[in-house]
Amino acid sequence: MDKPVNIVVGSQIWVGDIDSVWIDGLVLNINGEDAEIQTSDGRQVVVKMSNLYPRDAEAPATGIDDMTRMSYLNEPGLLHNLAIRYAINEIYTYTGNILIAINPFQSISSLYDAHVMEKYKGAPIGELKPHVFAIADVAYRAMINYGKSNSILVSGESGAGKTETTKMLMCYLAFLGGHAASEGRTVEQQVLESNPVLEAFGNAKTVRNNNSSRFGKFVEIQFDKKGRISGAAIRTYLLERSRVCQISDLERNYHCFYLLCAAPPQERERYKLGNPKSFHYLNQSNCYELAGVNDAHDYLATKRAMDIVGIGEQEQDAIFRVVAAILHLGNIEFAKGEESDSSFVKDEESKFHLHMTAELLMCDPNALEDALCKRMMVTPEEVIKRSLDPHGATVSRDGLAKTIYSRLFDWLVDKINVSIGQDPCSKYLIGVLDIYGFESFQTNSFEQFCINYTNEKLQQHFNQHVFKMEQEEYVKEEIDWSYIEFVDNQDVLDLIEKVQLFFLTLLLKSKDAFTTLRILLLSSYLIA
Ligand SMILES: Nc1ncnc2c1ncn2[C@@H]1O[C@H](COP(=O)(O)OP(=O)(O)OP(=O)(O)O)[C@@H](O)[C@H]1O
Repeated sequence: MDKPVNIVVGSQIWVGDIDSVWIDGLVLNINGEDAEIQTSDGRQVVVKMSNLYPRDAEAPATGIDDMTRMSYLNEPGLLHNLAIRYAINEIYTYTGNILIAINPFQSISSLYDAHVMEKYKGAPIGELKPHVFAIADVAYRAMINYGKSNSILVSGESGAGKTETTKMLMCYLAFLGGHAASEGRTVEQQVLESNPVLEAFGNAKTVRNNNSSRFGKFVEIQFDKKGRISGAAIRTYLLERSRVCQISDLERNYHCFYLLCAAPPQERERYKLGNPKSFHYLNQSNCYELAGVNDAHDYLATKRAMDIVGIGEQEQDAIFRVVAAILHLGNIEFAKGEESDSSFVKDEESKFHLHMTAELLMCDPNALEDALCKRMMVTPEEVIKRSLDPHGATVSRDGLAKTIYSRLFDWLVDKINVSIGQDPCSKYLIGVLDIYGFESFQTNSFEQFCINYTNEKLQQHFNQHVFKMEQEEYVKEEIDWSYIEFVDNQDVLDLIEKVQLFFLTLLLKSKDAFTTLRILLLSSYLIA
């Protein structure tokens, strides 16, 4: 590889380091493709020239708040800039009109209070310190001034702080376009207050985040001509269904299961619930208690939030009956039947759980047993019933649990939307998308495929706007600039999209096909 043009003897550089990832140093000597480096921790190393990156020794010690103003845009430089800013509690940094937020994992006093909101109101971007409020302000002003709807995309890996950032964005938009407290329960209050309900049913403890959202969310805030919030809608995508039946160690199932097990005694008795450890869907991991979280308290808080978003007492009972039914369903075990490939409910304990499930779901226990132990195939001529072996019956039990749970979640979202109310006359909206970031686990499933494909699609949208279109504009206007190399993921997308027929054939064989189609639609909707 060619020697980088701007590195000579005496240059300040970044070089890769086993312990600190990158370390700064000085070029002492250059010998063909090799350079002798004096590192800042006192070592002398010989490194390939192609592995060196120039460093701006004049950069301020407190960092630069817009990284497009850095002399050298390279990975070590960007990371170093973010690190030194983070060390002084500056968690926000711009890269042009993109905001990078680093999770502080602690509350930074007065970063989000009313006084700060007031300061950012109408301030041109860049005039004040980088802040999430500035991004919301730009979106709002552009909507008011140019009559254009806007979307804010919040992306990052699990635990990066997407949901918290989304909440801040919503609070600020509510501040800009909200109504007076005297006007009763407002749209913005209801959107914010629906969070605890969504979190109880859609969030869970994962290895990375004790309150990880296991679904994607697009919140659409609608505005009237005067820029006042007139309606809102919450759209959710790809709830992680597998978690209902299967949890890895160090993780938990959805919060609502533990909350219900910690409900007041008379309610636990009504749903025949007890210690979470007695339920198969919860005891696959250690039933961890979350630091700083009191499930009994959160159960009551979730019910209060349900009251606020218009879910009445009777509906709340129906919701928790379904949650309890799923726990009982998971405890039904099957034994091998007399006929080959057949099964029946194993013992008295399993029969108790079968009866409880049926009672809570208000269905006939025999019909439920039949549905679990047999499979129905409908042909044009007849309906064929085929017995399932114990493994088959367990798969069908888990399938039922996942379907009931995801339908409950969708029902809750619909209910919240009806209660918040949409404005059919609204002209403009600001959408905030809080979506899963890339995921790569030891074992990756179809859910990871959908999540990663959506992220590739969003990345391509970013590439298209930030690199491709911008640089085409420079060419058109004959501006003198040096071409910026970027990793284009179009090939990845082509692989999936250009062989669509093949892929769809595969997907349509999967029961998650509709989920994929929804996520594909989400991607195209956002990009349109
Ligand atoms: N701006 C912030 N200030 C203080 N704490 C924060 C901030 N952002 C995030 N956190 C902390 O980090 C935790 C994880 O953040 P959050 O749930 O928003 O991550 P996420 O990116 O949405 O994760 P996931 O994809 O798993 O849902 C929060 O519960 C909170 O404790």
